[in-house]
Amino acid sequence: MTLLLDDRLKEWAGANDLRRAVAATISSLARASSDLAGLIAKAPLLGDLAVIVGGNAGGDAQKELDVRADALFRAALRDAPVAELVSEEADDIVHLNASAPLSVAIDPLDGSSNIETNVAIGTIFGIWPKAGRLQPGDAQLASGFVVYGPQTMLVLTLRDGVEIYVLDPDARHFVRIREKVAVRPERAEYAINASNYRHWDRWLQRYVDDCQAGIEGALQTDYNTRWIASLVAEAFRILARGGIFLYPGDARQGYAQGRLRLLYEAAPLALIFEEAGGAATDGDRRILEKEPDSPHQRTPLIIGSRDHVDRLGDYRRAANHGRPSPLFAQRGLYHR
Ligand SMILES: O=P(O)(O)OC[C@H]1O[C@](O)(COP(=O)(O)O)[C@@H](O)[C@@H]1O
Ligand SMILES: [Mg+2]
Ligand SMILES: [Mg+2]
Repeated sequence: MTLLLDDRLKEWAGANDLRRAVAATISSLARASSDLAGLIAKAPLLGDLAVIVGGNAGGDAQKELDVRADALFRAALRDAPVAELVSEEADDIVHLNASAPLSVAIDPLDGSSNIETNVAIGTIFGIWPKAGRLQPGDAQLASGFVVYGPQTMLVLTLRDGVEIYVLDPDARHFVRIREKVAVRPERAEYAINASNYRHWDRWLQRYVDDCQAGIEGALQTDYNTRWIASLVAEAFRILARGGIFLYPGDARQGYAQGRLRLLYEAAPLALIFEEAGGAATDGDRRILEKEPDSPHQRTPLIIGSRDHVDRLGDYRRAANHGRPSPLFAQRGLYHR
């Protein structure tokens, strides 16, 4: 049976006021993302939307399409029950409807360094109850991300599992195609920007060395590498077939906490991965437990199949304690 996003939201919200507010907010975000999908599809006909027009609070280059995407979502949320908005493209918290019960954090356009390469880009959002302060990911009421790829897909959690919707561009509505999404445990595939290898901690180099050593190495498995440089696309791939994505902290100036942002990249994805039976950590702690102290705070991010993420934690703990973890004690010979 075809289930439309708006019908699912209505059914989920029932007569509960807070849920109704969340449902209205997700509907607004979904409508704006369908507009953005149209804009992205036509972008090359509208002038150069990949042109750099400035910089954002996080110090990243801001492209024309980043700015347009931000404006679209901001306009959509002005009519939604949202009091405060943290956007990657706004230096400070944006105040919308003072008496509204919700706060939203959004990355309006993720992977925007890829616009001119025509690979999948996206939008990531998390929804919290308004609290007058920044809250950890665990307090989210719902989160989601949209991928503008060969199809426009919305991945959503209302904290009762993970569902995937596809945009019907003619009817301009989202149709559910999957529910109870579960991250497969076994896929031997990892994604990391290996050009930063020389800047990584030794334990991380060891992990990647072991992945690359394949069947002959400590992990005794032949791994595949993937790197799209678009977080939403990597996250979608892992939800579809398993694996692990890493954006660690490294020794480059300004990268001690990696590149990705806690509130509008890591926390929404962490909720989705945990709801799908996967895991999301900063290498040490669950992302969802981390208390934000500023809107654009960075965090290392490791998401994926639970076994993969746990194993990576073993490498880090072993390095911190100066001894091999029990997990690969018998494989110590393989390590330099
Ligand atoms: O430039 P790098 O190190 O490959 O970083 C790529 C990462 O940066 C991002 O593009 C950051 O997101 P934005 O495009 O929203 O700034 C992620 O999508 C991606 O995972
Ligand atoms: Mg991003
Ligand atoms: Mg962005």
